[in-house]
Amino acid sequence: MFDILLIPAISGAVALAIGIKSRNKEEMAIRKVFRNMKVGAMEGKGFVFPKLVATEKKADRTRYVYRVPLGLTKKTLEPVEEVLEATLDRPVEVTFKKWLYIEVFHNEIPKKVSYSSAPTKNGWVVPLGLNERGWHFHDFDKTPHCTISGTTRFGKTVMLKNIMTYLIEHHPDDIEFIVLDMKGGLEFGKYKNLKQVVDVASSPVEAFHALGRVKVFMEQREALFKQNGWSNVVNTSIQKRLFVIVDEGAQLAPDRFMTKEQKDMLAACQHTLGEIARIGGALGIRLIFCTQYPTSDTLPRQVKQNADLKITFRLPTGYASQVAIDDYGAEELPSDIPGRAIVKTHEKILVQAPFISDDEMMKRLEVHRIEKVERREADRKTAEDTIHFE
Ligand SMILES: Nc1ncnc2c1ncn2[C@@H]1O[C@H](COP(=O)(O)OP(=O)(O)OP(=O)(O)O)[C@@H](O)[C@H]1O
Repeated sequence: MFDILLIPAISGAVALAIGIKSRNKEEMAIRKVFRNMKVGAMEGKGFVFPKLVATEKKADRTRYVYRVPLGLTKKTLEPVEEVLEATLDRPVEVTFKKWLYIEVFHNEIPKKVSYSSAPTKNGWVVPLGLNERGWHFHDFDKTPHCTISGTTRFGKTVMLKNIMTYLIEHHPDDIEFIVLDMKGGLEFGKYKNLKQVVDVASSPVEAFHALGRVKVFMEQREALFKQNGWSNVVNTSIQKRLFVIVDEGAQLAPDRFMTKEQKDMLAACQHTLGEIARIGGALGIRLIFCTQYPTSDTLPRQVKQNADLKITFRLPTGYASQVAIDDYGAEELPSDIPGRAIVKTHEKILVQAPFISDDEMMKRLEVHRIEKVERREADRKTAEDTIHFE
């Protein structure tokens, strides 16, 4: 609801007076920015600036609405958001659709957010992070694949653990994971005995075998889908989903110093990852591919092309950012805030990713731990059925 801007004749509560004062300060600053940046257009004989017609106060932001002179271009407005953010020292969003909307957010993006504060949501969704607008979630049934990039120690593995914990807590009976932990199994080996974890591969050879099993499963699934005339798992009664997580995908990239045998094995891994990205989504497989070094060699083309969610933490160069999210920006993320990420879909947003410690993850998932004998039994069943989904 818009509040037509009226300065009250009698200022009641002090808080209100302070609110108005600071709003006035904001308005004045915005007006000065318009003048200094010549945001406006010629009308008749004079240069006309946008005119404030309404303000809308919300819990988290103030929205200023301007009538703009005819002929104001989007190009003129492009730098305004950045300048206002620096001037007001607040997150600002500028949109222009007949009216010019300037939203000034009251809060900064928090520097740390705990996993436990993420709201519960139904569906195949996970919390990606919080920003001044609230929580942002991702729906893996709408966008099945994702890449996560970022220099060492900025939050990739913690993000994977968030995703894994949230999905297990919300779909304990319907989710399965195959984790290719190319950090020698150090990060995910400890979760091997969870009921939902089918396999944790900790070397390229193990990854090759694990991906081989996914390939067989995909072929069986394809046949089943053809037989039933299905085209996408979301339109079937199949409840289960298989998540393939690759932590440090660069380790699966062939290198010229390798033997031919090693190169062939990794080429096969790359090929299967490409197939999962290309056709696995429709069949119920979701791929999450993480890498420290996003280059055209380490991030397989098919994976990048089919991953419509791209998350990046800080990266060293604009070039790496371009490879990771097709845009600059990751090189400018703060160097002192781990967990600060850019989420790129059809739009680009900044979030603070939730933090979960190993201890908390272990505690939350302890109930799903199964004994070694059961694990062997589960493995045997898995090998027989080759990841059996009904
Ligand atoms: N979302 C977060 N919020 C706050 N701190 C975080 C967050 N994510 C990571 N950190 C901090 O950064 C450290 C490194 O995070 P993480 O292990 O996820 O890095 P990484 O990017 O996977 O690094 P590497 O590639 O070397 O494994 C964590 O131990 C934690 O202290």
